[in-house]
Amino acid sequence: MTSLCLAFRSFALQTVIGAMITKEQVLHALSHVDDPDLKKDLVTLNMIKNVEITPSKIRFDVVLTTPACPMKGPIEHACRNAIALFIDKDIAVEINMTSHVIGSKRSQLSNIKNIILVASGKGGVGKSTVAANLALALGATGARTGLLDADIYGPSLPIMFGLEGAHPRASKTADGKTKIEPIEKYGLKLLSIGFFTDPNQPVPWRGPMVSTAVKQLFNDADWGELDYLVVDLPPGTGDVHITVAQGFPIAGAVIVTTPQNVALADAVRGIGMFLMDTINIPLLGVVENMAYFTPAELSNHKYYIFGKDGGKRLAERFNAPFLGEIPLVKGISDSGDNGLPVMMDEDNPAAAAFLDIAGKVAQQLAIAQAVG
Ligand SMILES: Nc1ncnc2c1ncn2[C@@H]1O[C@H](COP(=O)(O)OP(=O)(O)OP(=O)(O)O)[C@@H](O)[C@H]1O
Repeated sequence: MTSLCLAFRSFALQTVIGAMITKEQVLHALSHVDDPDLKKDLVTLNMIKNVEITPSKIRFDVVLTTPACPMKGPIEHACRNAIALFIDKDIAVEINMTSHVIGSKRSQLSNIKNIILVASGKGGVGKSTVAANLALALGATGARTGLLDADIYGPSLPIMFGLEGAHPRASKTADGKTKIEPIEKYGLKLLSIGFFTDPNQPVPWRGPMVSTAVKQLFNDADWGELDYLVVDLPPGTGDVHITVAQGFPIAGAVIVTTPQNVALADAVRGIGMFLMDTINIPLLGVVENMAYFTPAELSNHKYYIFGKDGGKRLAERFNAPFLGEIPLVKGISDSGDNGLPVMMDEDNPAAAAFLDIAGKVAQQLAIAQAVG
């Protein structure tokens, strides 16, 4: 993670005792606080809004680029320090930390600001588990989030969210078009290819069918306004990947792997596809799932039963961020099977790991958009 670099550049200390504080003084003080990721100060970034000053109090909004910003606390703290240092250490300061998610510059779908792909080279590494819990973690921060399960070979969203047998309704939009209504659960908008197929009948998907079905999940659904749409892709590289990557404005991809060499080798191929010139999707980072095992009775011990740091090395090889490790925990598979993803159990340590990963993903998107 980018280290915190809150720069107090010029120390022209102004103590304004007795005089009415002006908006310019507040902005001057806050211009000494940098956003550690975007490497510019909050005033230049136009993140300070609604400054109000009374004789006893200064209040203002700090508009972050995402509600999932992991730097929220440190930025607020730095703003308070800047007011104390440059204006008055005794004045009350009220800061409203809010956010406005910036849409990916690639996004032409004005209603979906950021489409995030979750992919893996190998099957069974926990890609759907990560996609579901990443979406829930983004949603938990207050971001409007959807999850699209485009894993045509093994859609798992219906089981993971306790929605087996559910059928999304069709409804007419204001402009008279018929749209599929995503199902809402745990604060997310959800659609799965599994809602439209019979789980007992294997579907022999062929290229054009795949492409049509996947496009419909994007185009013919009434997603409403979303900050993030997380897309769970099938494992490997195939028709769904090509359809999604070339047909839609993707903000970035998250790669899920386990530490074993076989999974890592497949992940390399998966990443290679996203980086191809004809696809060219930014890599937001690598998540290492089932990274270690911690027995309940030895909660301080981590057993790296499948090898150590494979995901980290993979990230380094592609100069991509390492987003985090998820432990191998029975609770994760139990919760996935029971329709209550582990993010819904805030006491489970894996939930904290997913929140941390969501913050890093949102951070990477904000950086990518700022850099352009
Ligand atoms: N960290 C974990 N700890 C314990 N069980 C896990 C963990 N991650 C995933 N699982 C379990 O492993 C199984 C496979 O996970 P999941 O379906 O998410 O993998 P996948 O990569 O999406 O698979 P597929 O190749 O079918 O798309 C599931 O039963 C899931 O609950």
